[in-house]
Amino acid sequence: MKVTREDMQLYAVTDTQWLNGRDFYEEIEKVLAAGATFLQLREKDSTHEEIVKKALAIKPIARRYGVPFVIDDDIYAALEADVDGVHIGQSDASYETARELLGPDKIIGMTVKTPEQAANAARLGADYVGMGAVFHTSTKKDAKDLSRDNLLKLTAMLDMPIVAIGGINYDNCDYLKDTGVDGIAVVSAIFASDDCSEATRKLYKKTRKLFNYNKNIIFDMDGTLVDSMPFWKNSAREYAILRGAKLPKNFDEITGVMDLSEYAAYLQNVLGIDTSLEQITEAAVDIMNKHYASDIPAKKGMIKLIRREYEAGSKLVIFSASDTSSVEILLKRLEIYECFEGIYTVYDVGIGKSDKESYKKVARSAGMDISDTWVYEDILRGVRAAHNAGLKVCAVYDKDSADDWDEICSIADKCIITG
Ligand SMILES: Cc1ncc(COP(=O)(O)OP(=O)(O)O)c(N)n1
Ligand SMILES: Cc1nc(C(=O)O)sc1CCOP(=O)(O)O
Ligand SMILES: [Mg+2]
Repeated sequence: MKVTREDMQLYAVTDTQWLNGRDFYEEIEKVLAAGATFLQLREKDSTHEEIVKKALAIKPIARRYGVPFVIDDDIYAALEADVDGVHIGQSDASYETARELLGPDKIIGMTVKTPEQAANAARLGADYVGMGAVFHTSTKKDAKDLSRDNLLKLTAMLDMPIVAIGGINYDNCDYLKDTGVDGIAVVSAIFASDDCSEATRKLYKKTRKLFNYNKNIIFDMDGTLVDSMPFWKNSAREYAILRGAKLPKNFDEITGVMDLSEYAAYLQNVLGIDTSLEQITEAAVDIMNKHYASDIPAKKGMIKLIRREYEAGSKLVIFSASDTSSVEILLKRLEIYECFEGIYTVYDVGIGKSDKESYKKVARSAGMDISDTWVYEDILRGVRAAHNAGLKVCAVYDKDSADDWDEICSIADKCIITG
């Protein structure tokens, strides 16, 4: 797992001392759900054993949100807990020791405060650097302030993800605009707040604009935004049985990833049913629209994610294998209709999701630049095609594609697991 500049946007660093009795793991979950893009476990009063224990508990939470998770200082804890990496400063283990211990794939972030340290981090190939303290901070008593001039000198020397740290909060972070840093790392601005969710959400929105992370998102609906696959399976079965088909044992498996035109061809050519795409579409849309209007549940966290992206200024569209009327009914019921600028379906695009041209066509029609566009998708062939089209892909776990999950994650840029 390697680091991008975008990962640096809002880097959350833990510190239990700020929590005032609030539950550590619950607060971390809230912070990730509200948009933190990177997480560091930094617990100066914990023993090695306690750090490993905490890291093991945080790891699945960070995985669910697809957020890189590193440990401060303790390279052996990073190894034992098998987290994504470590952050080391000048008085910690050396980069060489950390790399040797953790291997080539783990993230190693370094603190940089002088031109010599910057040159060293570049030469060694650090995955990102942290620079500070840009403002005075009471979180780290021994942190020396870094002047703006020195910050500019350091960022000019480096071509790698850079995060600023030290005393940064919602009101003063504008100071970092056009300084060459890619984001902010904060402890107290998030964890000292009585409402970590709200503090993170506000910082996420502000830093998105500050660091110019314009985002376009092409969202799949079934299996990604909503847990509708079981409903589709039932209606596919219902229709085939109604038309007198004898179903093979693996009917669900075969039809589970089909769009309606593929399903029609399958019924006609393989099961010998005298039907047409029009008849199937009409019947399926009828059955499914009743469910979209009433009981198909949103996947956990998805409404929050969509609202967060919309409020942060992302441009969102749906690209679905369902009918436009179904998409409209669902988005209205979930009260997120206004978050989407457009609805595209494989039928009006005229190309299925296995073909990368379908995603390119949607991006073009929506006025989205391929390099700024993310695709949220749950099925392997969609993930593969979107990736091959040059789009960034966030894979969303769906139990129907569980067998493909490892392959999906090997292709996608980010993987999230919703409940
Ligand atoms: C993102 C980030 N940047 C800098 C630091 C500081 O690391 P270090 O200099 O090792 O000081 P301690 O945090 O260990 O006190 C950091 N932790 N994270
Ligand atoms: C962990 C850390 N490193 C710093 C550095 O200058 O390297 S300042 C710092 C503490 C940041 O905490 P807060 O966001 O509460 O100011
Ligand atoms: Mg350190």
